[in-house]
Amino acid sequence: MHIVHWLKNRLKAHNPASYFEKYRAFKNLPPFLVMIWRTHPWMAAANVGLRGIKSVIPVSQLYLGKLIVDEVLALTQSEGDLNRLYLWVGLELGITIISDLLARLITLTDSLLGDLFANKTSVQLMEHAGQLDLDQFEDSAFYDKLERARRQTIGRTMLMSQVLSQLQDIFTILFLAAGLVVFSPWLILLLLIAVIPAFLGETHFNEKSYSLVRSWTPERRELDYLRYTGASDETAKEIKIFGLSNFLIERFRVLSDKFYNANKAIATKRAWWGIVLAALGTLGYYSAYVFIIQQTISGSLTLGELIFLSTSFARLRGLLETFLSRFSSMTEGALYLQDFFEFFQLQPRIQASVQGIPFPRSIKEGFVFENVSFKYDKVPNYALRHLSFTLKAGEKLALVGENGAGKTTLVKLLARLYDPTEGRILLDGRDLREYNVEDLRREIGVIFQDFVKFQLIASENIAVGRIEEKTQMQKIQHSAQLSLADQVIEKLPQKYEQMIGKRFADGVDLSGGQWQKIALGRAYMRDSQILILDEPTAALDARAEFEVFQRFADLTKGKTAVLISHRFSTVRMADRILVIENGAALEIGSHEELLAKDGRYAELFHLQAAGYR
Ligand SMILES: Nc1ncnc2c1ncn2[C@@H]1O[C@H](COP(=O)(O)OP(=O)(O)OP(=O)(O)O)[C@@H](O)[C@H]1O
Repeated sequence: MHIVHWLKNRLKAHNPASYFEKYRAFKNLPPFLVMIWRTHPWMAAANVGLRGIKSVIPVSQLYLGKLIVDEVLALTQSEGDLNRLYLWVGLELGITIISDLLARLITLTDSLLGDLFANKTSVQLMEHAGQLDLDQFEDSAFYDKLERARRQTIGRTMLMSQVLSQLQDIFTILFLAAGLVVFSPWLILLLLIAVIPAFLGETHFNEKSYSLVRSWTPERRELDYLRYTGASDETAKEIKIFGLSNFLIERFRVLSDKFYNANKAIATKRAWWGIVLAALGTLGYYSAYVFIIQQTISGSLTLGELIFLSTSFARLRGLLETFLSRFSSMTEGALYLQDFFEFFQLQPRIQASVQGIPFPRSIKEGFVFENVSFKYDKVPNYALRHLSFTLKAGEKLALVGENGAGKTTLVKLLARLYDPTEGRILLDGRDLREYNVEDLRREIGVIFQDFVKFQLIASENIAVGRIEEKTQMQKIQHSAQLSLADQVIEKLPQKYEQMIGKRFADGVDLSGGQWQKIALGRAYMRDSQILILDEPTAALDARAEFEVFQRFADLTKGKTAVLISHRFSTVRMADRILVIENGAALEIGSHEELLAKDGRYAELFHLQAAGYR
């Protein structure tokens, strides 16, 4: 029952693309063509040129066929010229060889251009995604758009070939049609009657399946998620222990069946209509054929012309059908382009502009939070409320508070991953928003509680703290020593060259604490003016924690540091402690001052201390 209810909710939000939207999508084709051109102008020009030549070939071949038949017929009646016949045959042979050559060259330039284009657009997508704000990634509508834009890399390459083939076919059709018109203009009309119904059918069903696929983006994302969660190295442990396999499979089965059924209905209808409309086309072809035969019998057409016309007609019909159905699938491709271009139109609000003032090379006064409030998008409650405090230059400040109090949020504001909803943060007397954000981020090092376990080799995993220095092995090793990561790395079969994580061949996974030592190494590597450590020792054993603390003074020497921890042994290392409760500042002061005050800090401290007694 639950699953049915859950599915109903999912189906509610579907919003099929309207016809209007569909044809409007064609406006994306010109910029798309420009993008292809820019990928590699020479290759694009060669491709178009080759296709242009190839488009004349069918009509030439057919016409030569007519000349050959008529010449043979004349020869049987002792009127023809044998030399001329062999000239025609030789010409046809030559054209056929050239045609094969052109086809190969077109396929080659198509695939090379396609690969270049796919690579270039993937890079552009990644570059643009890298500029966007954190909250944009947290928005599910945005995520769907990104997902669609990303998935369509192959689709875009296909669309490229389609557009180019379409141009080529237009010329082939025009040449063939010109041949038909010369001999029998009425055939053109018959041809259109035979082909247009099939085109309308194609367009209609293409639109339907696109709407379906598009409106199912969130579900397909969920299907991917279920497929991944059901069978991955990261989840296998808990899936087994909790016996979740069947639960996930059932969820997947119900959702995928629903999609299959919706798709099946369209596919079946499409097949039936396809049969009927194709029969109509065949009927049109045979009417034309009978007409041509009659004309030949009555003597208005030669046998060569009969063959020329009937083959031209059949070729034209085939070409037109491909042209029209390609046209409707291009419409679909153009709609996907819409997602692609829309994604590029998204602009970050926190601009990484060069206009901002440079970050102070050495911070003079420090940070001042002035009545700062912050609310996450689509969440009713404020995560931070009227927060005011100072973080002096060179000071080590610890943040203490219960789960969900707002500690991590505060850090994200400091690093300008978000901007305050109300109030402002000053650095040396100026609003943080006035500084060049790239400059600011360069001077801040944050090691988050949920730091990323990159599937990279050990040295790179530490170097992510300052990736420009990924080849500075001495600095990497020094950082590893200070964070105790060197002890972990020394035990790895390939030491600093060892691939970490299970995803790739020969990868070795680490324990939680071992990973944390690697992450801490990044903080040493970062070597920035401001250092923020969110639960830096949570996963460390007692000895490692003790050793890390001994080095802590070293790590934060001359730096402004923020330390988030639930362990009071860690918190004590700070100069001052800020206690946050429900997003507001409750107390601030040194360990001794706060104990003397006997407020919340003292209460929490004694609570934890009691646990150790
Ligand atoms: N990306 C987000 N979108 C919406 N709400 C969020 C997001 N991140 C955090 N929150 C909410 O903001 C509040 C503060 O969260 P925050 O992560 O800052 O707490 P914290 O003090 O670091 O907690 P913890 O000690 O558990 O790490 C919480 O109520 C949380 O649910």
